[in-house]
Amino acid sequence: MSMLITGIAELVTCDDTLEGALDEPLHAGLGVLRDAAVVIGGGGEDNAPTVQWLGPASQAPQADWAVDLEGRSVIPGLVDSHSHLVFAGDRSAEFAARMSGTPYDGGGIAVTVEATRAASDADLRALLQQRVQEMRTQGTTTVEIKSGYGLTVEDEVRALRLAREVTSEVTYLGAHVVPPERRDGGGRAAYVDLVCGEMLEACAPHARWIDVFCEPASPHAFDAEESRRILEAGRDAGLELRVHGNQLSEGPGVQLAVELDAASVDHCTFLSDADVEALSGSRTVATLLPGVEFSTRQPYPDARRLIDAGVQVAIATDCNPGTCYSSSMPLMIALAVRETGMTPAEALRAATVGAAASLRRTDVGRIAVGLRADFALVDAPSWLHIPYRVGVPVVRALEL
Ligand SMILES: N=CN[C@@H](CCC(=O)O)C(=O)O
Ligand SMILES: [Zn+2]
Repeated sequence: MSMLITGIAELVTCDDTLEGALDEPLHAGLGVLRDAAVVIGGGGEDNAPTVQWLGPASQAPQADWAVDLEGRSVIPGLVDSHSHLVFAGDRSAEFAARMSGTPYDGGGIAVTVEATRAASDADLRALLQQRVQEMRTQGTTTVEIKSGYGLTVEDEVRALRLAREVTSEVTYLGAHVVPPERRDGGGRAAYVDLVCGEMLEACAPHARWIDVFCEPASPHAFDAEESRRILEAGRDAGLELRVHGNQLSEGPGVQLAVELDAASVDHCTFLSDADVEALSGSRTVATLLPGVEFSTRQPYPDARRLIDAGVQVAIATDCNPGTCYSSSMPLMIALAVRETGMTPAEALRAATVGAAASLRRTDVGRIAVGLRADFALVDAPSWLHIPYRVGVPVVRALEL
């Protein structure tokens, strides 16, 4: 069975080589077709519908049945390449304190660790599913999810197993912080041993990625030497690498990520010229998380500087109970435009193909013949309404 989708005011493919795409700077790099149509049909992976044809509506072929979107727009499903969705508990008071000037240092993570350890599997699963659903209703169809609020072998494995139920992009983050019960004496070194040893062995089968919070400015996170050890152990266990780096200060995270060919270094709030130069000559994507700066009152990262230097950028929510409890990619697009110096087109690319690249994926974040029909619907005549109508729920995953 094939389905013809018509009435598409703007079809954003994110294919910058697409023939017939609008040739206007406003839409640069987005491969936008106006008054477009798409034909989808079964036969993809898991029998999911794939794109069989796309082009101007006036040239659309016949299909078994048709759907008219009545002047709405279609974009690739948004890709949220950085989230921490497996948690319990509440830290809204910490947010309020930050709004009055208390700085963020990672210390609140322990509060979530305690609440998460105490939660039942059923409660954690329900919270996770609710958050993933919240993302879908805002246009996100691919999500990466980290562990990191368990910090014992059993609790980390449990978080990864739960995450695996809702996504294939699962990240082992035993190296989120040193847990409170291990902070004294030689506990810190012993915890790094655990993260690289028994915990890694138990977690690796349930994850694709390993991540580390590399931030010497936080007494709770990991320095360059510890981070290198953790990432190398993960790589030896068959995991691919991601890094939380340069969130609170100009630290070693970016250089380490580039040196180890990590797929992504995330935050990139404080960067030296050497960091930008290293990123520009690398395959490592700089993932910006502007919701974190919104929720911590830190300065926003400078996307313009990175893009002008030729660095590939992504944006993601970092949805977590501490630094950004927002699951909204449309909000991140708006913040990236308003606060980090991206054009609207650059921000939408960063939330789709850019974020897909940070997961080393080329099968999502684009709309093209042969790819899975992974779309989000914009309830507006132009995709530009995503940042333009900030705070208004104009984007949702298109259920086919
Ligand atoms: N920085 C480390 N991890 C999260 C914050 C987690 C928390 O505070 O609970 C982040 O990406 O910002
Ligand atoms: Zn994070």
